[in-house]
Amino acid sequence: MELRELGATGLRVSPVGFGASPLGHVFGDVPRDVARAAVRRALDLGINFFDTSPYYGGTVSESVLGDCLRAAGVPRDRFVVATKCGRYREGFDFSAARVTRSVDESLARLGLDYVDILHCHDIEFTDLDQIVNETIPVLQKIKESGKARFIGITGLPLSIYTYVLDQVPPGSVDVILSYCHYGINDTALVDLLPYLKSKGVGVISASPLAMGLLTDNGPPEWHPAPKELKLACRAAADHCKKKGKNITKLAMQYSLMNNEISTVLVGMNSPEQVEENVAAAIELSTSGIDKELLHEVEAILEPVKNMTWSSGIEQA
Ligand SMILES: NC(=O)c1ccc[n+]([C@@H]2O[C@H](COP(=O)([O-])OP(=O)(O)OC[C@H]3O[C@@H](n4cnc5c(N)ncnc54)[C@H](O)[C@@H]3O)[C@@H](O)[C@H]2O)c1
Ligand SMILES: [Mg+2]
Repeated sequence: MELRELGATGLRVSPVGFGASPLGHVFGDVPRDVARAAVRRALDLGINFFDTSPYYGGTVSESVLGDCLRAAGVPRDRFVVATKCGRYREGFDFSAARVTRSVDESLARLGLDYVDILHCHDIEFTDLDQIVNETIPVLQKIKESGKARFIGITGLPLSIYTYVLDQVPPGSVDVILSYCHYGINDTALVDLLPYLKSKGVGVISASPLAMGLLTDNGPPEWHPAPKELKLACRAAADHCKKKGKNITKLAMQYSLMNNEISTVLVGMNSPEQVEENVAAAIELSTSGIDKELLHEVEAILEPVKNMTWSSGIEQA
């Protein structure tokens, strides 16, 4: 896979990124040898970007990812690790004190001296002015200390990005991580790309499978989508299956087609999933997407296009 530049960071990341939330058992149990094999296979196939959070599996994802990277035994400069702060199983806390402690805890669990990216995790759940006035400033200090090389913000509503980026000093937020807004059923992120580019902010897009909606197995029980969206995605998956095709491959390829998105984070928990998703990327670059199938699936999803769900607190 050809690497892509991530904003102005100088980091070069694989278009397929390894979402490690499944390693926290959020989509079901993952035996340790399977987790290690998945990470090993990812590195072997050219995936160099790994995303986790203390929130995923209540710190389990970070510990397991750390173990898997150690077991793989690759040099530290060969992979890029992003983790997050401010969101925990116990709740949200974006205070300077908590975030400062958080990065040390994350580094200990990951077994690393530094993370490449430290994101504020799902900032729509706090007063965004706290992010601007308290969290981002303390993250600059963490950056200066060398514990995190770059700073990011994540969350579902796209309005959070302009709100924060319009107020913080240039260069204090290096990347954003948006999810569920760049896939076959929802492309809302596209409207924000020129703005992000003008700010020199790198773009990470997560959940190309809409957190399981665009898979044969369907979404987990906790999936927040409205019923109408779930049913439409089910119909789209069934349509692909009837034609002997795979909705997951199509969805991966769709998300990968936009070069302004540096990396597409897909949640993976087995070497087989890693192989399938990398194969989808390679097939896309050699033979392109199945346009006929894409048009059919887009037609099925048209009534629910860009349908989303609410997330976070109402901002004043
Ligand atoms: N707020 C945030 O910061 C945020 C939000 C969402 C996701 N993320 C990151 O992005 C990653 C990806 O998102 P996600 O995991 O929520 O959703 P996703 O859309 O990547 O879907 C993941 C699901 O798809 C399954 N899957 C993956 N490859 C498959 C394949 N080839 N065939 C069949 N099923 C397959 C996985 O087992 C899992 O059940 C997360 O792990 C996380 O690292 C971050
Ligand atoms: Mg999340």
